[in-house]
Amino acid sequence: MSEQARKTAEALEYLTGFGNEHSSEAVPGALPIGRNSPQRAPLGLYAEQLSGSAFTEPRTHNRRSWLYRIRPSAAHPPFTRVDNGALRSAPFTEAVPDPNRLRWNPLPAPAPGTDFLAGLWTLGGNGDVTQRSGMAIHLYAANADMTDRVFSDSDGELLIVPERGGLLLRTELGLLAARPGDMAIVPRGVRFRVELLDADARGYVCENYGQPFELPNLGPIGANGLAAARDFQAPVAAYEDSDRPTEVINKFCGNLWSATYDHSPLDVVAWHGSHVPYVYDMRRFNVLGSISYDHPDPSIFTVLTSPSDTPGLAGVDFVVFAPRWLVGEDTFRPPYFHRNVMSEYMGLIEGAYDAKAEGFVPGGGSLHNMMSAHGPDHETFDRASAAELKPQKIDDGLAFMFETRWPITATAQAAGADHLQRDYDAVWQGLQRHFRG
Ligand SMILES: O=C(O)Cc1cc(O)ccc1O
Ligand SMILES: [Fe+2]
Repeated sequence: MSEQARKTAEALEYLTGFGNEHSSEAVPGALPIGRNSPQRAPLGLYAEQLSGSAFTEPRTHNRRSWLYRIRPSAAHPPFTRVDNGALRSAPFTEAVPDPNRLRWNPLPAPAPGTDFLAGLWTLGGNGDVTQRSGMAIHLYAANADMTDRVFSDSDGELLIVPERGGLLLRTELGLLAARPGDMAIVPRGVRFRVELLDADARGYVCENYGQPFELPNLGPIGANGLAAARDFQAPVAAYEDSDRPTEVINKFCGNLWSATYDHSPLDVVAWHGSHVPYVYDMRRFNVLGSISYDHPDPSIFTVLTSPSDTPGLAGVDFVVFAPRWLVGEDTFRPPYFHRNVMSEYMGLIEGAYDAKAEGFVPGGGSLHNMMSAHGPDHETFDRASAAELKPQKIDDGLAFMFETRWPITATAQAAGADHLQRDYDAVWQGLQRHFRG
């Protein structure tokens, strides 16, 4: 953590809009006009295309950026394998898929000197990295900046949800600050380094192997509502002109590989395109819900979705439970009891969640796998069944969910973790029989 990083984060400027064809130059004249690859790029820069989708994908899904950089990414020695630490990837085969409801306390504090990359710890996931399908859930706990090393993930895009401590993401396309309450996306293959804005940092990561996240369609909701495209903020170009050796750690098909460049690879002076990182303040989410009766399905809280080939069936949805009013008449207002074909991982950024009286804590998480029976805990059920139904503001928490089409298999470290709550089932014990037949 440095005062410099905090000052830098305070002063950041952004480009706005989701999925835009942005362009930005840190030095005037660095972007070629009217073509992508002139015979000689301006200012002696190298032109390089970074493709996040196949060249031929429809425009709505096409993601690529053109980078104008001091040296091309290709100028590097061979990558060699390095230890994967606590990172794991799909297919997840260490443990058998578990139909039980699972809940974890926050990760233990990391050893001194743990940076964001070293602090990543995989909880589980599904799919197959080599098929570009599925997702992984990671947590991170860090207390040091990444110095002289950058990370890039060939296996997927990273959706980062800080729970404690702010992050300064120095990416190839520029800088983003992500603090608790924000979510950030680093697209597949984009190199970045994380500095801490506070003494330590903790949070969640969804590694999306599948199609990049996009805004959900709104259907009958209309042209506005949920997350607004204009609230997504992309960086402006910012580059490092440094000849310090810099290690690039590349996650490729589940393993970490390292090559040391003889310069900083964050040397992009200008760029344009749609394959860009961005940050979104989840408190800007326009929460819609029932103003008559019944508890709506949480798909109404979808911020971003990674579609699959089947319309309406997400590889993974990112859903936020933000402050809102509950006004439903003759309604059991908290989340209902349910069993869901989709698998639900939930995390808590602050405060409390309306389905759980206790035990679901900031930095912790719960996994309700395909078809597992869950819902309000005993205490919540009793309270909500008897509550006077006056308008009620739920404003003491911020929770989120990664909801995915395939069951989530925990890693061995998650299944055997000391911070796994071995008595989680007890929250549903003692629910009384009230049947009057
Ligand atoms: O299980 C959960 O808490 C998530 C959830 C919330 C909700 O409002 C309805 C269904 C659902 O799965
Ligand atoms: Fe659920």
